[in-house]
Amino acid sequence: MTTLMSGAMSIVMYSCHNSFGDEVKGLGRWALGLLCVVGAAVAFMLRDTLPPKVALMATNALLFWGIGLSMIGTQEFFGQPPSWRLFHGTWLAGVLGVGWWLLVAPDFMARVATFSFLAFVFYAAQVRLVLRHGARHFSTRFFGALLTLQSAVVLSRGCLALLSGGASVDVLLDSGVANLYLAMANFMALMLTVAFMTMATRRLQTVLESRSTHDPLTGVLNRRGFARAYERQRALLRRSGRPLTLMIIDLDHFKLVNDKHGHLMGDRVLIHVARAIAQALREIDAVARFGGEEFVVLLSDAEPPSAVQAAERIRAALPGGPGHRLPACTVSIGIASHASDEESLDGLLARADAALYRAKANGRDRVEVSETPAPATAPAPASAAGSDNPC
Ligand SMILES: Nc1nc2c(ncn2[C@@H]2O[C@H](COP(=O)(O)OP(=O)(O)OP(=O)(O)O)[C@@H](O)[C@H]2O)c(=O)[nH]1
Repeated sequence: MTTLMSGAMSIVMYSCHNSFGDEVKGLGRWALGLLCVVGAAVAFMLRDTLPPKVALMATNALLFWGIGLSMIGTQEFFGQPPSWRLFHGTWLAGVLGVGWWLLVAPDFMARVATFSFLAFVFYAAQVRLVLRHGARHFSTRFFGALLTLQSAVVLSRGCLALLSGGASVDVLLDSGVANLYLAMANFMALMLTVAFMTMATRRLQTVLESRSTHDPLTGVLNRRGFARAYERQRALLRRSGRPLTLMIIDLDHFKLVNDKHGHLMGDRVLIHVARAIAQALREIDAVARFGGEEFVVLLSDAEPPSAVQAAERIRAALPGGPGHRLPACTVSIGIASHASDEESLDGLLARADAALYRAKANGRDRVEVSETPAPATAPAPASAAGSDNPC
């Protein structure tokens, strides 16, 4: 049953790997590892059909592969470089050790100890990963707890084999300890797979949430994500009466960049601009792409004069000048601050858009501020004379 279930879980993991392999790493290795465990079980079942020593060697080699691949999968999941040296070294030591105690100097006790201690290396490496890189979440703690238990089980089996002799841990003999080990080994193989899938599902949930609120090209927020960020900031600032300012940034003549340099270069310009905008702002501010070549920025607790300063920082960080690997680029920016508590996001956007329209009409490559009746609003400082620099 465990073999069948492991085979089924391998298919589930492989299918997840096919759909979300880029976002959730390690699933492919785990799927392959489970297949090896299934292969090991099949080889063990064939020990009466095949020459027994061949079947036992195949069982051990496949089991080492399976457990080792799960370690590599867990490393990839946590974004760590796979330890192929540890994998190959442990596998080779395991196969040589088991081969020696099986073929050259038959000793069941030494074989069990070799297998158990080397399997412990693979499990303990994963416990270390969870402790170092695991998120504080139920799924990770569950996986970590199972790995710790499994490490303890294989370690104690190895010690028991050394201390009490091979018969005490021979899974083919009807002893209490052997039965307990067999039950644990079967159960844990499944539970570890389920626990890893639980972590993978949690990671996937985070990825999907991020996809629904972020722009895939530039990585900044999309309209939906921006609306959420706005609601959060609005609720915070409403209580303190602090101002909220919005900025619409539109690239000038962006169509020319696409026409002259190609769509791919246009995309690279958009990515650069998004990064330049984010770097010119504080952590608390929100940046979004509202489609095409238009970005929207929410400046928390900022009056229009500081928004103008931020706008100038953004303009200064745009690609341009000789030697730059991207085409020169300018932006027009419209700024508006909340006029009153009653003003909606749509109202604020409409006023910032009107200011942007003015910036475009006045020659582009400039900043315009919406005239707000609020006393804090500074006069609209326009930037230096606009150029019609194509971007
Ligand atoms: N490369 C690239 N281009 C895009 C993307 N989205 C929209 N565009 C292009 O952006 C250009 C927008 O052109 P327009 O609306 O005429 O604006 P513009 O040329 O910037 O002119 P002004 O805004 O008036 O200065 C079009 O050529 C679109 O194809 C995108 O994701 N990638």
